[in-house]
Amino acid sequence: MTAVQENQDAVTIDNYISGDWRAPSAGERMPSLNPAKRGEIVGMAAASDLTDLDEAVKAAESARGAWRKLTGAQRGALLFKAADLLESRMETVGRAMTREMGKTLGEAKGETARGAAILRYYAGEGMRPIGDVIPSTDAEALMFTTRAPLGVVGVVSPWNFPVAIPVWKMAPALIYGNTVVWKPAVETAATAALVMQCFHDAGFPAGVVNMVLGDGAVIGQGIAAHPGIHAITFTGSNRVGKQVGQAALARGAKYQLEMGGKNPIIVAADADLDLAVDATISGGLRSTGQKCTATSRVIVLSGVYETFREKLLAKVRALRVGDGLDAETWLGPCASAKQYETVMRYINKGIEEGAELLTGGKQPDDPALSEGYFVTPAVFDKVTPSMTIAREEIFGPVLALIEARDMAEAIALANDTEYGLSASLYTRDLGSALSFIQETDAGLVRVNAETAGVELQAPFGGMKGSSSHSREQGQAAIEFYTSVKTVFMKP
Ligand SMILES: NC(=O)C1=CN([C@@H]2O[C@H](COP(=O)(O)OP(=O)(O)OC[C@H]3O[C@@H](n4cnc5c(N)ncnc54)[C@H](O)[C@@H]3O)[C@@H](O)[C@H]2O)C=CC1
Ligand SMILES: O=C(O)CCC(=O)C(=O)O
Repeated sequence: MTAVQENQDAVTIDNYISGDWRAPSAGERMPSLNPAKRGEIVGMAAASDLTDLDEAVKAAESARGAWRKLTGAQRGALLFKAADLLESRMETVGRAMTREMGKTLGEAKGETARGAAILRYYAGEGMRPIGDVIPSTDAEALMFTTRAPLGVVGVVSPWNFPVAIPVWKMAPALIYGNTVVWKPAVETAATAALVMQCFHDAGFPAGVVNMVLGDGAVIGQGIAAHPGIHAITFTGSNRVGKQVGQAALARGAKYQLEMGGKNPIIVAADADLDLAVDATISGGLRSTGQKCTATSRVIVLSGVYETFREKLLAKVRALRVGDGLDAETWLGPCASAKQYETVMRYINKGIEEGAELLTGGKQPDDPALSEGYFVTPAVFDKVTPSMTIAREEIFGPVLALIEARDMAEAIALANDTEYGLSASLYTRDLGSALSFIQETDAGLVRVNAETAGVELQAPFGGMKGSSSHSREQGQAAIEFYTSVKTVFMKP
């Protein structure tokens, strides 16, 4: 049975436990809504309780013995199949994503293709080395490291990358021999079910991968606290991430948190300003600014400040806001009423604290858009480092321009934040680039490239308050999803 029928009516989205789609035990449902059309229900998702979670954990526990005994190549073959299925369903998955969280169809399909590429990357990991031989001081001994899976991994994922984020968590968990209980964000439950269907159709054995939908405070917190879950990987807000980390730590479970950002782009006086403008717009406003890697502070050197600002404004004003399913749209709506309210609160706060709103920050005039959570892209001038819009993650289409006298001040401003996820510099000067690389407190440091857009084969994660100091993706994932065993063997 498929979980989601592709039509314009609301679909019913069940849990996926032990290889079956199952209605929640209490029969409760919660809606996933279209942010471009207030009131349009995309799906009615299971509002599960802890009984459902227990069933999923039991299924994952009973599947894990056989799953870990398969070879990496056997597990990889299933991931390759899931990748092919996801790729072949790109249009359906992309449309569900756009209808549920608003990003443009082009971005949604691109993310689905990225999901397939991530699955293939980790499928290949099944055939790559997992340890080292280390010379022993005993001439008769063989000493080496190998790796063991952790057991049942809980995945708690957000709505902003509803395919890429859960896939970059589940694929490495699975290839290294763990089983999975996944709680997607309810905002993107229909998209999640389509991803899950790919795993089902690929032929994963029952119980290896399970999905439980529901309220974050019930199922997300339930995963963090569940004694049958050996490790938790989370992406979302700092507030919830801290709770998840504390619950996991309290019972000795391994955890990994990927949280917010307040990412700067520095535009040096010698930068190619046109490229820097494009990177600011793409990094700051794509996906309506709803990326943890989104550019939100634009730090511009005094010599080029006015020129850069005018070039930026001309292009931002020309961006077309609309329904992500409309091919002409560049910028979709905020993902939900809650996100819209948060963004408008920050815009008002910016004005109250004395920043100058140069453009945007309003509902679009087009009456056809009055039914969605649309905000025109906002650019603030005269932002000082102590203002709220320069300090807190907004997660919306808002850029804050900050002027710096020289490169040393620009780097100091870039580092003046509790976050440390991504930072970018536009310059032609090698010396400035090297100082920036060395002195910036961020997990992703990008020169002449935008702050967003991570590559799946490279480590991803933040410094300071942006993460639990661990890294996801690429080869780095093996550190979280496995435990090292040092083996000493003598005849
Ligand atoms: N780093 C990132 O990529 C993301 C950052 N955010 C930030 O968080 C803000 C709020 O967005 P939300 O969707 O409310 O994020 P959130 O942190 O509440 O949600 C992320 C995930 O955690 C779950 N969750 C919620 N409460 C939980 C709890 N008590 N225990 C365990 N899991 C729980 C949610 O159901 C979802 O699956 C955004 O405005 C943005 O600033 C949100 C989503 C992604
Ligand atoms: O920039 C990207 O591609 C990834 C962003 C991300 O991981 C996030 O927003 O959670």
